[in-house]
Amino acid sequence: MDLENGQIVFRNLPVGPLTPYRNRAKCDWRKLKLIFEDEDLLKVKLFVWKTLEKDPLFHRSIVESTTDEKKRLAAVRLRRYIDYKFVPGELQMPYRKRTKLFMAYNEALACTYPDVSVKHALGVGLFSNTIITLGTEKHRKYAYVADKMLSCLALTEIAHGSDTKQMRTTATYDRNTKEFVINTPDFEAAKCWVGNLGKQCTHALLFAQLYTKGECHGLHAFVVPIRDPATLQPYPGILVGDMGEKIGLHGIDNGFVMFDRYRIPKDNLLNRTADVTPDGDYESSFTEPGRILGAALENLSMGRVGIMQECSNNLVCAVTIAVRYAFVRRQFSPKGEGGGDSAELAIIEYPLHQWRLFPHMAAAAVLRIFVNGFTETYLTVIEKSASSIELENLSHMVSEIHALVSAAKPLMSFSARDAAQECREACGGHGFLKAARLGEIRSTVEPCLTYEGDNNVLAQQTSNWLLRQWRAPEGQLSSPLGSCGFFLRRREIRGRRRAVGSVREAQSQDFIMDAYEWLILNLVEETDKKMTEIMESGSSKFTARNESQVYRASVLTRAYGEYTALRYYWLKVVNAEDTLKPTLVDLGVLYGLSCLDKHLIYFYQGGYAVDAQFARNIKEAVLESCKKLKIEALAVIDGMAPTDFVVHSVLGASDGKVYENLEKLLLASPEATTRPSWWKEIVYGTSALTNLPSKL
Ligand SMILES: Cc1cc2nc3c(=O)[nH]c(=O)nc-3n(C[C@H](O)[C@H](O)[C@H](O)COP(=O)(O)OP(=O)(O)OC[C@H]3O[C@@H](n4cnc5c(N)ncnc54)[C@H](O)[C@@H]3O)c2cc1C
Repeated sequence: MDLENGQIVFRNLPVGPLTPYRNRAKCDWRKLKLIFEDEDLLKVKLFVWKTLEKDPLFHRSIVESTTDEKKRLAAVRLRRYIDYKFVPGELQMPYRKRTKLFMAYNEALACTYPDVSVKHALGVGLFSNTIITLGTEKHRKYAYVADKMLSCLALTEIAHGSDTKQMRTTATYDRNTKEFVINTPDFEAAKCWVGNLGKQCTHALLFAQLYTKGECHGLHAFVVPIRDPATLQPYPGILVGDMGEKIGLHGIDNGFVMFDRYRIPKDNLLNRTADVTPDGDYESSFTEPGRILGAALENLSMGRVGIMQECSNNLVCAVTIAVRYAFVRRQFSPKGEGGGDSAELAIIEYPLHQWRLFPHMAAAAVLRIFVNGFTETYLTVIEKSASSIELENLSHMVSEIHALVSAAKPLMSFSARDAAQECREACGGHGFLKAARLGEIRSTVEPCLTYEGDNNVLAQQTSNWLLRQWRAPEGQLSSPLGSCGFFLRRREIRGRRRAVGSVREAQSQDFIMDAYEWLILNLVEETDKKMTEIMESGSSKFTARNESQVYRASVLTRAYGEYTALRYYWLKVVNAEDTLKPTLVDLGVLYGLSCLDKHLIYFYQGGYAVDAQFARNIKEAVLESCKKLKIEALAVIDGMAPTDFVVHSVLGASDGKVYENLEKLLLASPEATTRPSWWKEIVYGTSALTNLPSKL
C-alpha cells in the first residue's frame, strides 16, 4: 500500500510463507481496507508515514538507549514533526473537518512514535483546543503557536487524581495588581505526572481553585508561563522537575511543579464560562461551581477519543503481528516426532491458538469501525454544543455522549491491553524480543487505562447515567442518540426467556443483540435494587454507589460499551459489498459471542437462559466461528494492518519471512557476536571477584 500522486496504490503483497494461506481467502483485503479506513484520512496517514520513513531522524534503532536520550529524541522529533507543518493551522477551516484531519495526523504519529504523539497531543492539540473552547478572543494568541511554545495540562496532584474537586493548588485574585497569585500549599498539592512539564514545556494549562474576596469558586483553567522559551530556564517562584524513571513512555518528560506565590496577569484566566471583574467580583454563567468544572473537563474529553483511536491502532498492530506469525510458525506434526517434518502444523491450525487470537482479531475489527463511527458522532455533538443555535435536547445529547465516552475509553484500552498481552504470549519466546514490538505496544496502551480518567472511575459515570435513564418515569428517556432506546421496551425485554437450540442460532446477530439488551437491563435493575436496599438500610448514596459496583455497575458499563460498539459495527456491515459481508458478519458474531461468554453467569442468574444447552451452544459457536475465520484471517489482517514501516515488527512483516528477518536482525547488531568489554571481570584468574578471601 502506497501513496502516489495523492492516490492510494494497493500493491500486491510480497510472495513468501504467507502466500499459500493468503491465496485461500475469498475476501479481497484491499476492499476490506476501505471498510476499516476512511479513504481521505488514510491518504493523510500514508503521507505522514512516507515522509517520516524517509527522514533519518525518524529511523528507529534496535538498540536500547538511555532514558535521557529517549526524551531528547522525542523532543527533537516533535520539533521536526511540527516543522513539517502537517497539521493545517488556519482557524477558518470548519471545526469537524479540521478536528478529523488533526486526529488523522495524530493517529499516524501515534502508531509509529507514541511518545512524540502524546507530547504533540498534549502540548499542541489539547492546549489549542482548550484555549479555543474555554478561552475568549484575548487568548487566541496562544492557539496555533506550536512553533514558539510547548504546553502541558496540569491537573493531577500528588495526593489527588481522580477526585478532581479536591485539588488544592490555589489562584487568588489580587485586585491591587490585577493579578492571580498561584500557590502550592504543600508537596501533596504539587501538580504531578504532567506530560511535557518535566524538562521542556514553556506554558502550562493549569487547573487551580479560584479565590476572590476570600471565597473559593472551584477549579478554573489558567495559562501559566513556566519556562523562558529562549533558555528553557524556569521562572522564579516555580519549582519544576521530572518524575524520573517510569515503566513505559520513556520519551515523555512527565513532571511535577510547585508554585510559590507566583503571579500571572488576570487575563490568563480562561474566562469563557466564568470571569472576575477588575474589582474582584466573580461572575459566572453557571450557578453551581461543579458545573463549571464539568464544562471545563468536558472539553478534555476530546483527548479520550484520541486515546480510543490510539488503542484501536495498537490493538490492530498487536493482532497483525501475532496472527501473521501464527500462520508462519510451525510446531508439532500429526505424524509424530521427526526433524524437518513437512507435515508440521502452523500454530494457527490449533483450535486453542485460534481461540486465543481470533477473538482479539474480531475485537480489532469491530472496535476499529466503532471508533471511526463514534468519532463522527462525537464531533457532531461537540460542534452542535459549541454553536450558538439552541438545539432541543442538546444538554441530553451532551450527557449521553459523555456516558458513551466514559464507557468506550475503558472498553478500548482494556481490549488493547488484553490483546497486547495475549499476542505477546502467542508469539512465544520471540514475542519477548524488543524487535517483535509487542512489548512497546503493551507499555504504550497500559497507561491509557489510567490517564484522562482512570478506567474504573470513569466507568462509574456511565453506570450513573444508565441508572438515571432506568429510574426516569416511563416514556421519559433522555437518550437522543438512542444508545439505550431499548429501555423503552423494558417490560417485554426483561420478560424474555431464551433457549439457544443450535450453534447456528447462537451465531446470529439477532440473538447477540437481544441477549445484550436483556443483559444491560438486568444489570441496571440489579444495580438499582442493590443501591435502594443499601440506602433503605440507612446508608448514604455515596456508600450505596460504591457497594453496588462489583458484579453490577462496572459490568453494566462494560456490557453497554460492547453493545454500543456492536451497534455501530452492524450499521457499517449492512452496507458492505456482498463479497465481504459473510466475513464481516463472522467477525461481529465472534466478538459478540466471545464477550457474552464472559457474562454467561448473569444469563443464568437472571433466568434468561433456560437450560445448559444455552451455554454449550454459545461456547461451541465461538469455536466454530474461530475455525471459519481461519480461512479469511490473513485477508482481515491485511485489510486492517498499516504499512510494514508502521507495524515495525520482525515477526509481523507482510512478507511473512520471519526467520530471514530474524537472522538479519540478529546479525545486524554489532554487539551480538563480540566478546563483552567486561569479560576480564568474570574470568577466573583475572577477575577480582575470584580473589576474595574465603570465609570458610
Ligand atoms: C503516563 C501518564 C501520563 C499522565 N499525564 C498527565 C498529564 O499530562 N496531566 C495530568 O494532570 N495528569 C496526568 N497523569 C495523571 C493521571 O491523569 C492520573 O494518574 C489519573 O487521573 C488517576 O489518578 P490517580 O493517579 O490519582 O489515581 P487514584 O485516583 O488515586 O486511583 C488509584 C486507584 O484507585 C481506584 N479508585 C479511585 N477512586 C475510586 C472509586 N471511587 N471507586 C473505586 N476505585 C477507585 C482507581 O481505579 C485506581 O485504580 C498521567 C498519568 C500517567 C500514568
